[in-house]
Amino acid sequence: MERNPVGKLLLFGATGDLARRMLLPSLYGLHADGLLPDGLTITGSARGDLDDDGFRAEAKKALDEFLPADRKDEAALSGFLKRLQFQPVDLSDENTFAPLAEKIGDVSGGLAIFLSTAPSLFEPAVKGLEKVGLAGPTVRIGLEKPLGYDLASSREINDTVAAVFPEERIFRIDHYLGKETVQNILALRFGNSFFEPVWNARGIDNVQITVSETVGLEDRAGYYDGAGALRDMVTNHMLQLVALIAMEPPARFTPTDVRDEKAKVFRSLRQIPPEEVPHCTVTGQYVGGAVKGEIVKGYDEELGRDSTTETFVAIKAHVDNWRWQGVPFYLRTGKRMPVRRSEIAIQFKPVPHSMFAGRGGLLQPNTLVIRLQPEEYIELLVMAKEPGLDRDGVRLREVPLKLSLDAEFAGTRRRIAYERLLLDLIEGDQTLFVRRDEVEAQWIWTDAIRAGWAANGMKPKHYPAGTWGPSAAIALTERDGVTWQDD
Ligand SMILES: NC(=O)C1=CN([C@@H]2O[C@H](COP(=O)(O)OP(=O)(O)OC[C@H]3O[C@@H](n4cnc5c(N)ncnc54)[C@H](OP(=O)(O)O)[C@@H]3O)[C@@H](O)[C@H]2O)C=CC1
Ligand SMILES: O=C1O[C@H](COP(=O)(O)O)[C@@H](O)[C@H](O)[C@H]1O
Repeated sequence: MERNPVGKLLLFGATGDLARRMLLPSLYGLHADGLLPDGLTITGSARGDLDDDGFRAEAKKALDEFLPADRKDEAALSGFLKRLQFQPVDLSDENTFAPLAEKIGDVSGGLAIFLSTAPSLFEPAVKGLEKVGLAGPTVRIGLEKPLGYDLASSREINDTVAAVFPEERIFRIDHYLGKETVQNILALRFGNSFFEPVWNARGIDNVQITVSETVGLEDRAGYYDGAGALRDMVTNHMLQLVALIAMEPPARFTPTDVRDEKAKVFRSLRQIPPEEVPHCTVTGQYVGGAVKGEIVKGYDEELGRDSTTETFVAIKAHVDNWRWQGVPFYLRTGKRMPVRRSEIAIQFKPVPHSMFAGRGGLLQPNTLVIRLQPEEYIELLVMAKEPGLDRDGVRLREVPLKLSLDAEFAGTRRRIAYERLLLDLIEGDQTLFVRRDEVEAQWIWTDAIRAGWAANGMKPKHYPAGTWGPSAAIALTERDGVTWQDD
């Protein structure tokens, strides 16, 4: 598709945690690799009373702290800092926008805006931008999550932004879509011919998606306690992974074709009726324990009060369409788990008949493991004959056919997900951004689960930090004769 780079970038929330840890290092990475348009200026803004030099100093501090040592290059750094300027802005004050517009100047060469602020500020932001002429046809806007906390609030945010920006100029971020390995799912499925014939209910028994984290609340109690694991991770990142695994092949790699196919998956998600919710979902909250050998506090202790927010959720989901009829998608995500891992395991159906029965032990069904992080690999578990001269049959064992993306692409720098997304925002490619109908279909599905929790008075079960969640999460799959893929 045709790319259409802008000449200016405006970053709201430029002094915040996300900007310091991810956005500024990503922009620096793009600059250092010569990927930013020549002359692109980056205007940071926040309420803090900084001038251009003050912001450059803050940005330098952030880069010193968060850039890996091998990425620091003094010449590139100094060139990058020259792109930066700063305008103090209080988004809740409508008088803030006129001086901002003056600082930004002419936007006929295109302006990309990134709103890295709380969603409660989206409304005053877009209204203020419109008033001072910073929302016209040459301007596009990127929105950070959370895009609401349920369908109604998400619609409100979407309506607010849509009143000023048309959908083709709105870039909703789901940073998982910026991850190399997540995009690799598309390459694996649609760049190879051998998976597609078995990529359906005839070939696949079940799909498991795990996103486990070792961290706890970090410094985000205010946000996280109001969100919980379902809203924080499932509504967005995990459902995007479901969509990439379950979608039909798009005709072309374009924003419309890819997002149309993902949206169809979201619309096909089987809504779990309230009476089924206790059987199809498990929620948990960590209590004190040990993670990777370190003793950590429980959630309530970290928070400083009692809470019923879930820090773990496991769900048995179904995609009700022809391709996936009867195939469970098991999802689980949690904080304070034993390891940090994002992984998709596709378990294929067993062979229809084993000629080795009684003469070589049990056959394991093939499993395809797509490890997204921290390692990046694709592994197919296949049965192989153990070497030997057994007279009473053959000895079979499951062995991995492993493609390590880390090793195969060792010479290629691993990029921060935001590098991809910021570049696409600057150049106007929406393929890896989430369309409104996707977001709303995601909320419809997760709202039904929350309604089921409320209707059944479900409270999270405690699990010790450093474990794989409440035992009910094991039972969720074992009832179906399926074991979570934990090595
Ligand atoms: N941090 C993370 O890892 C992630 C964050 N997000 C989301 O990204 C957004 C930003 O997060 P994060 O950086 O962590 O938040 P922070 O609280 O660290 O930063 C918020 C930023 O917004 C500015 N700000 C706050 N109020 C106003 C205002 N009234 N007018 C103008 N600027 C304002 C702050 O500066 P000042 O106070 O000086 O005005 C600061 O620069 C949030 O919506 C968050 O949920 C999403 C995914 C991950
Ligand atoms: O969006 C979020 O994602 C992070 C996990 O992201 P990852 O790239 O480290 O896998 C999660 O910790 C956070 O709670 C959530 O808001």
